[in-house]
Amino acid sequence: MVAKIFIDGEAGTTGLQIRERLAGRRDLEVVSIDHDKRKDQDERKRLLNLADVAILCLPDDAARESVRLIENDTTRVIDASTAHRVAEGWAYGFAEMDAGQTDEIAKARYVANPGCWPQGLIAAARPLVEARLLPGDYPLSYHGVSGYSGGGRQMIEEYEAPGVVASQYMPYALTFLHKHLPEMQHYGKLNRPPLFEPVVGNFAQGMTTSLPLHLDMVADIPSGKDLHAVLADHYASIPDSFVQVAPYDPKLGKSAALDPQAHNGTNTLTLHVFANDETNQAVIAAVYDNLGKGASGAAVQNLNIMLGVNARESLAA
Ligand SMILES: NC(=O)C1=CN([C@@H]2O[C@H](COP(=O)(O)OP(=O)(O)OC[C@H]3O[C@@H](n4cnc5c(N)ncnc54)[C@H](OP(=O)(O)O)[C@@H]3O)[C@@H](O)[C@H]2O)C=CC1
Ligand SMILES: CC(=O)N[C@@H](CCC(=O)OP(=O)(O)O)C(=O)O
Repeated sequence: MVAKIFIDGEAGTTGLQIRERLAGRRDLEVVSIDHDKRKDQDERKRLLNLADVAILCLPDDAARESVRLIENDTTRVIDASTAHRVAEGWAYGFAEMDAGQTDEIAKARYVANPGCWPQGLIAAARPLVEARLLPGDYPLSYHGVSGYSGGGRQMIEEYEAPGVVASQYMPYALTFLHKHLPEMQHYGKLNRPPLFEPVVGNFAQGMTTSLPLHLDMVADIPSGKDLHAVLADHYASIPDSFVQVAPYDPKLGKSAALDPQAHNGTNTLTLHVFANDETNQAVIAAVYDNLGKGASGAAVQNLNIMLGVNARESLAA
């Protein structure tokens, strides 16, 4: 059977990248909306109800509306927006976060694609909390820099408009109420929200995040090797994992691999553990493409899992 896929918001940043990744697939047919009708509710409703899988690449309110427009019992949904990430009845589309998550996604009707920022935090913190190397009530700080495509078409236009001298480094969300905090806390298995300080850099695409840890605040102080072993073992145990863990070298004080653009065009997320067992300090960094594993790549990975095809189809590692 050739599955019909409708990308609602296909002309946007995330939608376009999904289209590109799916081009040439014979196991599915991408049903396209006429450009002039892309916001026409009746036409969207028709295509949403005709699709086997609808991928929503829309602002939150429009994504909620798309779900309401589906009247049948069959169209499955992958929502790339923030609207349903901690909602009842939705599977969280971060396949590598748990041994059973791929199965959850495979059988789900509704899948919420993770936000770009939460993935670096959840990838680093969740296995450590589960292994009890990090208490759930640890006062985490989380920092990162993202390319400006993370803000979608509007931010891309702001940075690329002729004559604009854009800021090189722009911290934001300093009211500490970023929309990604609920999913970070929920899927990171944290009892308190992290203090999150995101930054937009003057480059289009890619991101690096960092999770600093004072290990002497943890009972039974773990070593850098302990942290690395838990993360490496977890991701090695997940079939078809796009999350990988770089080898641990306690003497490494910097690495070119932390370039936020290092994984652009791929669906890979690499974790890097840095630690000093004398000062009991550590940082777990994550490098990935905000439009790859952070958005479109993850959506295609989830689509593959839902369709029961090889999870790596159409995705560069
Ligand atoms: N960019 C990123 O790195 C990531 C984005 N996301 C999420 O994915 C979703 C899409 O983001 P992104 O692609 O960046 O955003 P864009 O602004 O680039 O694209 C959104 C698209 O949706 C269209 N649209 C807006 N309102 C409606 C509507 N009512 N009906 C139909 N179409 C509509 C827009 O059309 P028009 O431009 O004509 O208004 C545009 O084509 C968002 O929820 C975003 O938060 C998730 C992870 C990462
Ligand atoms: C650089 C930048 O502005 N990034 C966006 C997040 C992009 C993303 O993941 O958005 P969704 O949660 O909607 O999926 C932000 O911080 O709001």
